[in-house]
Amino acid sequence: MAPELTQTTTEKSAVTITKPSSPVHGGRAYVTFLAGNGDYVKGVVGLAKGLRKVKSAYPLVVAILPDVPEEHRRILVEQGCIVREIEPVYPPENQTQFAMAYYVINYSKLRIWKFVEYSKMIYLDGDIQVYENIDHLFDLPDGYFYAVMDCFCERTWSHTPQYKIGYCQQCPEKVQWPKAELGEPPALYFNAGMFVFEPGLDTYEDLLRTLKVTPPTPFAEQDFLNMYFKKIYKPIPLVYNLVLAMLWRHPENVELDKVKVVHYCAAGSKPWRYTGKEANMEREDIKMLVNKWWDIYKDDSLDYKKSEAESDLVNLKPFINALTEAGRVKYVTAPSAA
Ligand SMILES: O=c1ccn([C@@H]2O[C@H](COP(=O)(O)OP(=O)(O)O)[C@@H](O)[C@H]2O)c(=O)[nH]1
Ligand SMILES: OC[C@H]1O[C@H](O[C@@H]2[C@@H](O)[C@H](O)[C@@H](O)[C@H](O)[C@@H]2O)[C@H](O)[C@@H](O)[C@H]1O
Ligand SMILES: [Mn+2]
Repeated sequence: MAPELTQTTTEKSAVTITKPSSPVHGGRAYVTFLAGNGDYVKGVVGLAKGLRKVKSAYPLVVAILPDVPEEHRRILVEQGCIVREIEPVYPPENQTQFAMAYYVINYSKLRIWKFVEYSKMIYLDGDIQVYENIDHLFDLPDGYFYAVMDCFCERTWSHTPQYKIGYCQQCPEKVQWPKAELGEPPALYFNAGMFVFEPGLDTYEDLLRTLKVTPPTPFAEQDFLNMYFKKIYKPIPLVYNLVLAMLWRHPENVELDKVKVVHYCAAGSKPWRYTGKEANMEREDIKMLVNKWWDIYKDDSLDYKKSEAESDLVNLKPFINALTEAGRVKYVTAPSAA
């Protein structure tokens, strides 16, 4: 991504514009979400470097809430991210106990459907790392919502009937769903830390309209997205979003050496906060995965390079020439933020 270009017009007003999603990306981008002034920014930097390491052809857009400090925004731009500020989205007034109190801010993820300069996006939580190139997911047929199935076995699910009877969609044959007492089994349910979707204003407006009349539930926007996209949801293999709890809840479903994307969502598994004290965090596979995340985070060779910025600028040349020929603007590149 080119650094921000500063446009000076004859009217003396300087307007800063950031590079539009250049055609070289074919209207495709990865997108993540960042809120607050805490340490999730480390997760996003790690993700940006991980995508670079696997040579992804597409940029990383970061949808940030207004409370993300300037310093964190600078760090993300320096790592080649396209930083887009979004307004928070709050669910209707409710007495709901969210599985985690902070989940209430996660409804703001819904703003990414408004990024219509992109035709296809892959959303990744900031606590996700991509260890193998997954660009091919952008070629999945349009018209569906792709994500990996979640697991119902962690305590975070203790409020649900499936948890109470020991049923999980990851092993539906283990505990039969009692249709007579509980009716139909729950529809296939995805983890909302990673999904392939198509932005669109109609969908965006309908999502927000529907949210206004939907009572919030413990898994916040994840429950809401599962309900909303139920008819077009298509499960994709677990290698695209390993929810860490699968390692101890359904090891028979996991081939760790084939996993492309790891989701550090289990309690205590956020690499940048890892202490090894919480349940399951002393496991050798967890320690290996946390170290693997740190290897990328600490690898300076994966930092965004000026040369990449310049090569991006080259992609902008036709755009700059056209505007310069129009005699309306003189473009100078902004001094690097570094
Ligand atoms: O204080 C916070 C909490 C959450 N997030 C973002 O919201 C996502 C969802 O939260 P989290 O991953 O903690 O949920 P989990 O997958 O662990 O349930 C994170 O990955 C971040 O991208 C954030 O930026 N700041
Ligand atoms: O706001 C709700 C969140 O719900 C999901 O996290 C949960 C879910 O995966 C449970 O199944 C696990 O048990 C739990 O650990 C994990 O935190 C998404 O990862 C996150 O992006 C976000 O949507
Ligand atoms: Mn997560």
